[in-house]
Amino acid sequence: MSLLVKICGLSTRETLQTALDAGADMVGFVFFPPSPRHVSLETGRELGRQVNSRALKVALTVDADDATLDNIMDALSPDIFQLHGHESVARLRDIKQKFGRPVMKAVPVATAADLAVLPGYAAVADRILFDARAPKDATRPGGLGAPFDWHLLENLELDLPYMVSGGLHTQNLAEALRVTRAGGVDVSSGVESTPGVKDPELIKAFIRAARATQELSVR
Ligand SMILES: O=C(O)c1ccccc1N[C@@H]1O[C@H](COP(=O)(O)O)[C@@H](O)[C@H]1O
Repeated sequence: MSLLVKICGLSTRETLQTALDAGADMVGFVFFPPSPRHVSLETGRELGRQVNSRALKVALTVDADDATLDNIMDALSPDIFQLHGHESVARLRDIKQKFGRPVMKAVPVATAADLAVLPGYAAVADRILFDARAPKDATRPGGLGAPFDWHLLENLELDLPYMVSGGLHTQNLAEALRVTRAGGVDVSSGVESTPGVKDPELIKAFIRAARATQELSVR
């Protein structure tokens, strides 16, 4: 199975093009106004057209209501929703039914106790994204460039594809994959020069490094 590489928080035509040309499997667009990577619906529409089926379009939302998801559907027509808030299992089911798109649920991880939610989500989600739990006073629940203890996933048994994120970069992604056996990696801060500003060279280097470690992936 080949490793999925997702570049998240793309907000310009140039950096999106770099990610597509470098072979990203998934490109993520953040629809969350407090984020430095937030894109308007109009920008989402324009970038979505540019993707032109070369990668899966991921719409990242945080506890978004139906009206917001409706607008994102109209503008971006995402291939998958990344739900990065406190969405319940029932809300996941509701979103899948109403919008007819697969969902990837972000699960914040700081301790082993955080994995207790997995059976519930695994029954409904199409994919799980393990991300570092944000500090209580953080302005956003992700995209902070902080890793979690990957060893918490060492003995994970999950009958669902999963990805890992949180503070990944070219230097640590091989170790993250070795420990977690994740089927995909997701990065935002690690390919930026400053929060919200993607660096084309870092995007290319990250995707190259991910492809080089591809054989470690099992899920
Ligand atoms: O990127 C954001 O600003 C963001 C906002 C709200 C929720 C999630 C967000 N980003 C996601 O967080 C992880 C980890 O990112 P990083 O590599 O540590 O910066 C990743 O899935 C981003 O898509």
